[in-house]
Amino acid sequence: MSQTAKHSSWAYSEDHDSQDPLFAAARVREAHLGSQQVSAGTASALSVLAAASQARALVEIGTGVGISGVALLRGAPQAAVLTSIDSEADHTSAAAETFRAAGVAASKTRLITGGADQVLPRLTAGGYDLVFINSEAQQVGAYADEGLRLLRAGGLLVVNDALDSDRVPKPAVREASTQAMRALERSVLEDDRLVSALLPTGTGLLVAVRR
Ligand SMILES: C[S@@+](CC[C@H](N)C(=O)[O-])C[C@H]1O[C@@H](n2cnc3c(N)ncnc32)[C@H](O)[C@@H]1O
Repeated sequence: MSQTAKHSSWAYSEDHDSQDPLFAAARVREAHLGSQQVSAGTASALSVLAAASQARALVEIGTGVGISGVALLRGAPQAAVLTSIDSEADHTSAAAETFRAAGVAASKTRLITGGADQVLPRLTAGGYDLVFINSEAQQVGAYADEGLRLLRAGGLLVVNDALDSDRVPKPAVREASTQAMRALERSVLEDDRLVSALLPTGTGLLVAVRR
């Protein structure tokens, strides 16, 4: 397949479920806060991953305006609870608004304002079915280690922006964020506990199941 055809297919897939009015409203909040939410394609993929894994206890690092959180809860079973962490209080408030607008009951989310490095060590080891990481790339390795500690056997680790805005495949790019994503991909591949895939959805989704 030519590069142009591949690009069209990718763009078409990204629009698979992009008509949701929730996105438009959240994009306004996003523009005010300077936070970048997941793409429509990534949101669909998150819903499917949460549904397929039947995740009841979920952790998210990087709540942002709440789009990824809504997507995860849409796919997850009725009884699911999402623990979502963000260091910025105004992002947590914007996300609470997005959850309300999406009809998510307050009891289904535990929104924590704080640095992930402080909060993650306080969460129960082996107590979670799915961990989604969507915050600063330089810390992704440390957060993935913590995420694996939190996952039960069969649990799912999902990392957004795993292609670092399309920089990962370009060998000449040596940005710290790019290097961090490459190192994470390598360590996931070398970890015998994990079965993984790197999906080109959105800005790249690294998905790994803990055996
Ligand atoms: C790309 S945005 C998340 C977008 C969100 N997942 C969505 O789809 O709406 C990244 C978020 O990570 C948060 N963040 C950055 N560093 C953090 C840290 N050390 N601990 C927790 N959150 C952090 C930022 O405040 C920002 O809201």
